[in-house]
Amino acid sequence: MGAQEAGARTQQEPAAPAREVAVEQVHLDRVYRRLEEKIHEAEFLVDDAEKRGQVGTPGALAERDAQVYQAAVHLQRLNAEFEDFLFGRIDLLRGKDGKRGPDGAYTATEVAEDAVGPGNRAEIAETLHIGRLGVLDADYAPLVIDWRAPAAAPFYRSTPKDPGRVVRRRVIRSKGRRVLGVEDDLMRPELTATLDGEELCVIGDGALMASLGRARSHTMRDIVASIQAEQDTVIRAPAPGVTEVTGGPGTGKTAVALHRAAYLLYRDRRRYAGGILVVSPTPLLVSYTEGVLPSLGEEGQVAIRAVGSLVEGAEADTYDEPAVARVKGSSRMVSVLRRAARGALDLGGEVPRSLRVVAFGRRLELDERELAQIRRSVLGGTAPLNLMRPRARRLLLDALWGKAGRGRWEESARGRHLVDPELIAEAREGFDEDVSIEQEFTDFLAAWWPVLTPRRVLAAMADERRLGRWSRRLLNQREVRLVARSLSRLAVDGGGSLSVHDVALLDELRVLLGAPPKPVAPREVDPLDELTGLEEVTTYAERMYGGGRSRSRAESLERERTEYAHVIVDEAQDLTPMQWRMVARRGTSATWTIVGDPAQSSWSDPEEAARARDDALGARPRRRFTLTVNYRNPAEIAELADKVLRLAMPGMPSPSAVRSTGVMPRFTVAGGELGPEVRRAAQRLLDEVEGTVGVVVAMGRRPEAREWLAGLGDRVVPLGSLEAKGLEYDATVVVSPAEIADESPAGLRVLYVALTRATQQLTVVCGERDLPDANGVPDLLRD
Ligand SMILES: Nc1ncnc2c1ncn2[C@@H]1O[C@H](COP(=O)(O)OP(=O)(O)OP(=O)(O)O)[C@@H](O)[C@H]1O
Repeated sequence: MGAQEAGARTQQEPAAPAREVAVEQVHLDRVYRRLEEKIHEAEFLVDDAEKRGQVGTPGALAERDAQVYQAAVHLQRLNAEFEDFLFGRIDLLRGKDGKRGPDGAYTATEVAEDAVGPGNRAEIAETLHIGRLGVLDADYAPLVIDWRAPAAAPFYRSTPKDPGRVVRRRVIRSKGRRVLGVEDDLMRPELTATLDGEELCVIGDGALMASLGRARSHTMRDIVASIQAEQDTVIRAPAPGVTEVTGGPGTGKTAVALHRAAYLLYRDRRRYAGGILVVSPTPLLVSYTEGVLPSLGEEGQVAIRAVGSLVEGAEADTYDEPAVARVKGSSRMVSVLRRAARGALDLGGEVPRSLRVVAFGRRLELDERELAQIRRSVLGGTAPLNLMRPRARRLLLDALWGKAGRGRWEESARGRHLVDPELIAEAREGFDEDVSIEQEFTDFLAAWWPVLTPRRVLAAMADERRLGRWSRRLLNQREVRLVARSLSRLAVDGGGSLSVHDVALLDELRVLLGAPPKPVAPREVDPLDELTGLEEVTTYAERMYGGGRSRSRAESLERERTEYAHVIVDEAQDLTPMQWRMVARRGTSATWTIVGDPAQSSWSDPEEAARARDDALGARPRRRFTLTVNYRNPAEIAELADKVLRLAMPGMPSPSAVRSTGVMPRFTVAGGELGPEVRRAAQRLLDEVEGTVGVVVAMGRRPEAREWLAGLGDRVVPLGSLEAKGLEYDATVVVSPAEIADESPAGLRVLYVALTRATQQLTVVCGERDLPDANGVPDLLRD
C-alpha cells in the first residue's frame, strides 16, 4: 500500500470491531492449537532424535537435526509469545488459474475475468493470514503464510491504484494468544464483496498511522506488519549484483535493509549461510537496530558491525576531529601507507650496516652497499612485506654463499674442488643450516627485516618527520602534523585507543604487511554442510538444544569470518574512501545492498567517496531504487529541516512527510550559558512525550552535555552530532545549529541529520553563534 494512497474506509456499525476481533481470535486459537500439536510431536521427535543421534552416521545426524529443527522452531515461536506472531490478513478475489504453491495458497496474481459479477458484486475466494512463520494445518492447508513467501507479497504490494486480487488488507494486533485489535484498508472500494455470504466490513484508521504514532524506545522495531509497496519492492529485489537505495531521512532505509537480510535468508538460506554483513556507521546505531533481525526470526547468519569494529582486535572508541578524519579517510592514504609499510622496515631500532657471520670456518661479510642491493631486489616484488621476509633471508644466504663459494673455488685450484652438483647442493644445505642458527644472523635479520604489525606501523606514523618523509607530495605539512599528532596517543607497539578512521588504516596495513595469520583451530567437518538447505537446522537445533559446544563453534566461526556472501551498507553516504576499501575486502564475491542519502553525508568530499565506492563494487550490475516517503518526522519538523537541506544541497528533493501532528518546533535562546537552557528544554519534552528524548550537540560539546543532563534519567540521551546518524527519538533538542554546522565542511548536512531525528517534537536551543531573531529562530533556520 502506498502511504499516500491508503485504501478507503466505510462507516461501520459500533459492534463491528469487537466482532472482527472475535473472528481473528478464532483463527489465532486455531493456529495455537496447531502449534501445540506440533509441540507434542516435537517432544516426541526430540526424544527419538537423541536415540538416532547415537547412531552417528551423517544420514542419521541430518535426519535428527531436521526433526529437531522443526520441533525447535515451533517451540521457540510459541514459547517466545511474540507480540504479533500473526499480524496480517488479505481477502482475495479468485485468480486466473487454480494452481496452488508449496505453501498451499493460490499462485495467480491476476484476477479471474468472471471474479466480479454484475453490479460490482464479488465473492472472496481466498483468505490468507500472514505471520512471522508459515504454519500448515494437518491437511497441509495454510493457516499462516510466512511474510517472506511469494503468496504474502500482495499484503505489501497491493494499493487501491493497483490492487491485484486483494479486496481488503487487514493488520491484526495481538499479544501472546490474544487478539487486541484490527486495522483495515480497502483496496477495491468500488466492490460490494462478500465472504461466506456476509458483506466485508472495514475497521479502523489503517495500520501504518497507528504504528507511526507509537512512542519510541531505545531499540528499533520491525515494520513487518506495515511495509509499504515501494519498500517491499526493495526488500524483495533479486539478490545478484548491487541493490542501491537512496531516500531522505526517515524513509525506512535502515528498516528496509534489515528486512531484506531476513528476506534473502528465507529465499536462499544455503547461499547466505556464507553470512550477511551489515555495516553500520556507529556502535549506537548497531545497538539500536540489532534487535530487529531476531524479532524476524533471523540472527545467526547476520553480523551487524559498526564501521569502527570491522577489524578483529581493533575496536575504535574515539572520533577524530573533522580535519584529521578528512585526511585519514582520503584515498591519498593508500600511497602513504604503502610507503610507511616499506619505510617501517627501518623501525627495528639500530639497523645494522653490515652483516658478519662465520661459516665453514671463515668470516663472511656483506657490506652496506650489498645489503641495500638485496633489499631493493626483494622490494621489487609485490608480495606483502612480512611475506617477503623468507625471500630476503634466502637472498642474504645466497650472497653469503657466493662469498664462501669464492673461497672454496680458490681452494679447488689447489686440487680439492667440488664439482659434483649433488655435493655442492649438500654443502649448500649445510651452509644454510649453519648460518641460519647463528645468533649474529638471526639478530641481524630481526633488525634488518623485522616482522611488522599494522599497529606498530601506524604508531610509527606519529613521528612527524618520519610521516613527512612517507607522505612527500601526498600530504601537506599541516596535514602531516594533524595526523601525526592524532596518532601520538598510541604506544610504540601501537597499543592504545583507536579512532574510527584508524581502523580502516589498520586494515589497509594488514593487507600491505600480510600480518602472519593467527593459528586457527581446524574447522570441524560437519556432515550437514554437505546437505542442501539444512544449514539452518544446525543453527536452530543447536541453539535450542545443543548447549555450549555448538554455541562456541558458531561464535568462533563468526569470528574467523572475514568474507561474507552479502554485504549491506547502511548510511553508505558516510563511508570514506579508505572505509570503502575495508568493506570491499569483506565482500569480494558478495552481492550487495547499499542504502544511503547523499544529503546526510558527513564526508567532505562526496565525489572522492563515490569513486571509491565504484571501485569497491567493480563491474557488478546495479539496480537503483528511491524511497520517497518520510515515516519518521511530522510535516512540521520536516519543513524546518528542509530549510537546511536547501542550503546544504540546493535542488535536492526531500521526501514527503506522511503525517502531521499540528505541533510546531519550538525555539529557545540560552542567555549566556547553554547548559541550564538545554536541561530545561529536555525536561519539558520529557513531560510532554512518552518515550525518548535525544539531545544533539556539536561533537566537541559531548562531555558538557552529559553533565548538563545528569540525573534526568535514561529516557534522555545526550549525543554528538555524528552519533545521531540513523537514530530516532520521540523528541529532540538540537543545541546551537551554528555550532554543529561550523564543526566541519560537511556541517550543514550533519545539521540536517540532527534536525530529522524526532518523531513527535523538536526544540532548537540557540547559543551565542546562532543569531536568533525576535522569535528565537536561528539564522540558519530562517526563510
Ligand atoms: N512501512 C513502515 N511502517 C511503519 N514504520 C515505518 C515504515 N517504514 C519506516 N518506518 C519507521 O520510520 C522510521 C524511520 O525508518 P528508518 O530509520 O529505517 O529510516 P532511514 O531512511 O534509515 O532514516 P535516516 O536516513 O534518517 O537514518 C523508523 O521508526 C521506522 O520503523
